[in-house]
Amino acid sequence: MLSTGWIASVFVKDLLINPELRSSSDVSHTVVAVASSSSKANADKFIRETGIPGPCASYGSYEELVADPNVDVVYVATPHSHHFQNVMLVLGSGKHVLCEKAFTVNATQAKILCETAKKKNLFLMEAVWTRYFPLSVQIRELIRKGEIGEVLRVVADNSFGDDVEQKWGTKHRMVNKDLAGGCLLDLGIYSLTWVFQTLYHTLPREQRKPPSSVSAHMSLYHLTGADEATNILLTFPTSTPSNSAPPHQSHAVAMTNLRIASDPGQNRSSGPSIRISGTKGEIQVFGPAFRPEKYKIIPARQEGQETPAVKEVECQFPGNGMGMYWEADEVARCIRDGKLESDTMPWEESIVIMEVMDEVRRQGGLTYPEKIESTAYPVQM
Ligand SMILES: NC(=O)C1=CN([C@@H]2O[C@H](COP(=O)(O)OP(=O)(O)OC[C@H]3O[C@@H](n4cnc5c(N)ncnc54)[C@H](OP(=O)(O)O)[C@@H]3O)[C@@H](O)[C@H]2O)C=CC1
Ligand SMILES: O=C1OC[C@@H](O)[C@H](O)[C@H]1O
Repeated sequence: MLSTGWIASVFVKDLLINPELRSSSDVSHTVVAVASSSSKANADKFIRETGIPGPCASYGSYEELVADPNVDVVYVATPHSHHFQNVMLVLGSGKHVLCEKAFTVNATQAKILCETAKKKNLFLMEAVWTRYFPLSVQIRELIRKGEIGEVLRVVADNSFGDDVEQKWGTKHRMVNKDLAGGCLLDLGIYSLTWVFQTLYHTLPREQRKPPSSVSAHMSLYHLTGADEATNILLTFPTSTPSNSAPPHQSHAVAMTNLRIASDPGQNRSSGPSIRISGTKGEIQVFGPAFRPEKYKIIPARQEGQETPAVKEVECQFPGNGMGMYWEADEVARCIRDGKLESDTMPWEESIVIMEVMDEVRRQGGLTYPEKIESTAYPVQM
């Protein structure tokens, strides 16, 4: 564990849940070391409070962690601003990496990380946990099988509804530009995840094409200049149909907002956060875009036929976990099988999504300090 922040504690608690409860009998996880950049005492406190069973080493620096010979793979859970430097440190020590989203601050940094992992023959993955939910796997499969026909529109929202000044102030990583804050990199990435995992990832690899157009609007937070609202419109070229009919285009809308919420009542009364619309029906996903809870398949009614039955599927979270264990299982399996990247979150796709976010920031006028956009390594942060 590289960092002892909020998500590190959520992730580690999921790691400690018996994998057999989720029918994962082929892999298991052992937390062998925790490092905090602030102090060894902080790492000790994290081990105590999260209930990691011994033996588990504690370190007061990331450098000590990566030198520990018992460590196979490091989970990087620092702010976005630090991912590039931290992942370079881990890869440099010869260890595999699972790095929190957003992968890096920009696409050039992401490319360098992937090239470095390849050169060193190490596994590397952006921790987009939502992709590993059984619900996501099922939805991608339904789309591939043509259950809702040709998908021509995806609308995805991941918005919070916060009193931004009160809740995030100016220093919190959510709004602090020194930590690559803003809703695009933190929350919009999930809206883009839904767009990409439905319109891009469902195609055979050789047919996946980056969006042919990206247009974005951003509103910047008056106290820090980080984005507090971002809306993106994307166009994807679809593959040429086999019957030589002209190819259609698919459109996507990816939204994120700190001041208004996807579910303002926080009572799941707001309808779907994601709508995947195809020529033969629609899949609606309910719950936060990062932790979806349920989906519905709504077949299109055919002329002269009865209203078709809607199918509803709930996501189960075995062992009362958060749902981060599914991505952890993927990491374990990939490393066991000698893979350098996960097929579900391939390097190329992380890079294409970072390129989209670079373009969105360019159009929205959001820049970050030179030091954290830098591709130099090592840089003292
Ligand atoms: N997958 C998911 O659902 C979620 C993912 N995330 C992602 O995880 C990452 C961390 O988020 P979160 O846990 O909420 O953040 P926190 O602020 O809670 O934790 C970040 C940790 O990073 C370490 N750190 C190192 N350098 C700095 C620095 N200069 N400023 C602040 N922290 C520093 C600290 O740990 P230490 O002192 O121990 O070194 C700190 O506790 C982000 O990339 C975020 O996008 C966040 C929430 C949910
Ligand atoms: O990745 C995330 O998902 C869950 C949110 O609560 C968090 O802010 C974000 O970083």
